[in-house]
Amino acid sequence: MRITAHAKVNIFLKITGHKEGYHTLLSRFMRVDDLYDTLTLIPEKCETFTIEGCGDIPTDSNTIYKAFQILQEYTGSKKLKHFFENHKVVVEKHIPSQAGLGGGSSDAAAFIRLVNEVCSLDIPVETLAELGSRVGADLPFFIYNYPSANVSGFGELVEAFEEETLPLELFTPDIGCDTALVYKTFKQHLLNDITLCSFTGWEKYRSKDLLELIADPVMLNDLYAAALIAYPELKKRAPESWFFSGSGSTFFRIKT
Ligand SMILES: C[C@@](CO)(OP(=O)(O)O)[C@H](O)COP(=O)(O)OP(=O)(O)OC[C@H]1O[C@@H](n2ccc(N)nc2=O)[C@H](O)[C@@H]1O
Ligand SMILES: Nc1ncnc2c1ncn2[C@@H]1O[C@H](COP(=O)(O)OP(=O)(O)O)[C@@H](O)[C@H]1O
Repeated sequence: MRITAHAKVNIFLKITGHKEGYHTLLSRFMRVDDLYDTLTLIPEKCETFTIEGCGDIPTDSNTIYKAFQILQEYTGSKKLKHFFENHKVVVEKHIPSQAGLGGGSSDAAAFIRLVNEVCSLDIPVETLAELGSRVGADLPFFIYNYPSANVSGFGELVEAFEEETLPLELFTPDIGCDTALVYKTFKQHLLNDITLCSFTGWEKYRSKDLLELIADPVMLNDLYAAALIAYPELKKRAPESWFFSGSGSTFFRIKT
């Protein structure tokens, strides 16, 4: 009873608007094949829902626990409660936190997919994605588990993009980027300047071609400029000609 929870990068990320307190976006998400956490369900009597391996993240704020609560509420069955009185969740963390790699979201999505199977919940993937989106905006991409996808809305519209994943080299400086702060900074300083026509058709390009064609990390990712305002020290750590993932702080490039 084990599952891998892969990291993602945002090949490009363009903000398309703002509503209901959230930003809407168009982004190409790509799974990172060689960076993942693992989640294992291990038989053991547990007085409360038990997660091991997530360092000092309190259970209540762990995305895995939030996913459990949402599944429990949705199914309304005692099956899940009983299962987790007799199993603990052990996480082997490899994806750095606050890094724009979606580690917390990927863990929660992998947990939902694994529990759906192990507990024979038979919940269709579209419903799992909807339930997942209540944990975080990035969850639906990880629930569908496509190698590459165009993602829009707040993150809930996920369309598979036919291409192979790219071999990626990552660099995560020791600066944690708070997603909410980066979005808030974007709204304050940059939202008024978005030009929707500047990225028309980007979603049709293969990721490799788009990275070559656009090449500029600031143009490719709208949140990069916001992250540079919120975390000015990022500028010194940015390697020349690398790209920026999500709300940061990870830089990436195609392995040569
Ligand atoms: C930026 C992206 C790009 O893939 O991820 P990261 O790079 O941080 O991993 C996502 O849009 C992040 O998704 P996720 O990390 O799940 O964000 P959430 O926990 O849902 O939201 C954290 C906070 O960010 C802001 N937020 C998030 C998503 C969104 N579309 N608009 C927003 O304004 C909201 O203030 C929200 O309270
Ligand atoms: N299972 C989890 N793994 C990682 N971070 C988690 C988890 N559950 C909750 N969090 C919290 O989520 C925050 C950022 O999540 P993470 O997915 O690592 O960042 P990002 O959104 O930049 O990819 C962290 O501050 C961390 O405390």
